[in-house]
Amino acid sequence: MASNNHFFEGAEKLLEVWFLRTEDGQDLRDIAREDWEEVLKTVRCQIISTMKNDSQDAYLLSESSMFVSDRRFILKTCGTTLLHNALPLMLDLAKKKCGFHVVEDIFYSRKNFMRPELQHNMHRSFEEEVIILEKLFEDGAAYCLGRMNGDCWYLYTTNNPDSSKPGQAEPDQTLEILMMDLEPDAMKLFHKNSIDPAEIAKLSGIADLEPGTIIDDFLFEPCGYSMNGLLPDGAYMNIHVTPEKDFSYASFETNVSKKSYANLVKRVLNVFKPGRFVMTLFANMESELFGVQEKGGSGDHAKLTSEVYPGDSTFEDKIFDYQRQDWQASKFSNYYLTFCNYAKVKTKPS
Ligand SMILES: C[S@@+](CC[C@H](N)C(=O)[O-])C[C@H]1O[C@@H](n2cnc3c(N)ncnc32)[C@H](O)[C@@H]1O
Repeated sequence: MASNNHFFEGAEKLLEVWFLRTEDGQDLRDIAREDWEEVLKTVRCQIISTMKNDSQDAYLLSESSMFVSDRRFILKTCGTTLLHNALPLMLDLAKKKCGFHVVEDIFYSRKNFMRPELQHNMHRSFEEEVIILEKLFEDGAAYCLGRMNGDCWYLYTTNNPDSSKPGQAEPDQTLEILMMDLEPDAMKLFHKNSIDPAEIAKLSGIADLEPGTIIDDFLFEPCGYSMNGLLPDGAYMNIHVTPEKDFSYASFETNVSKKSYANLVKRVLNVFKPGRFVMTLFANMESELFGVQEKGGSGDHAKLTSEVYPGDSTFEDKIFDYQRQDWQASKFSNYYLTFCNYAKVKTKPS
């Protein structure tokens, strides 16, 4: 049970917005840092540091992360932040500063909160969050996957008929692992103590999750850890850790392209050693997960059967001593989604 004195809601609100590309070379990275700071002020978080490569700008925030690429905007915020406040401002900036008029896809998702009653009104329930989204977008659909009496995961996404058609879009996939009940020994590293913060990524195993990751990380006082990672080819990752024993939580997210995430998932679990976790995988037909598509091929959806559903090899029945509890799959206009949750197998006393 969480302590009444100190509580932090680690579970993030995650927003990903894709704008429809036109021929004018629009780029969301033309939006100035001061403009983003104004947006983030309304969300109630600040920029801690930034890094960039050819494909994207990564902002490490006081409450999680923001990634900006030419036509994709990702904002992930935890605690009691007001993420929905960012949306009208961001849409307005994208239109006025970059000429983006059409949203191709939006994904808003989050795990159920541990203490929803501590959130501000707009985020106290998913229903209230959806009412706000419905005022901004057409053709949205809201879902709840997982257990209504346990861990569940909410998603709001649009079904824009103008979206890139299968075979025309760029490959895209997102893996998220949301972990609870983290092993206290594994959490010791994420407290400010004698360990040099610069060593945490190396000592914890985070630096070795994916070779070639450029890391920007931060250790909070007295505890808590956030990191953004940039990889080649437009790939990113981010990790956020709330190590307090009563409400421990860590999240891992990446869009790195792989045929299977099985080994990466195991490396992540080895770092945090959760008691239970939720895992989601989004992929479009162009993703490497579906194998190489014929050049100019139609991305034939009919080929998609349960045998090749994204994540089959990632979402094994058993991973280490974790047993899969639920498996759910959904199909959207050009994306496929797998949701699973896992819990550590309890050993019966002999
Ligand atoms: C790393 S931040 C980001 C949270 C992230 N979404 C997660 O996965 O838990 C949260 C952790 O840092 C701690 N923390 C300390 N100072 C903080 C601050 N100024 N803002 C946010 N978190 C802070 C919190 O108590 C918590 O353990």
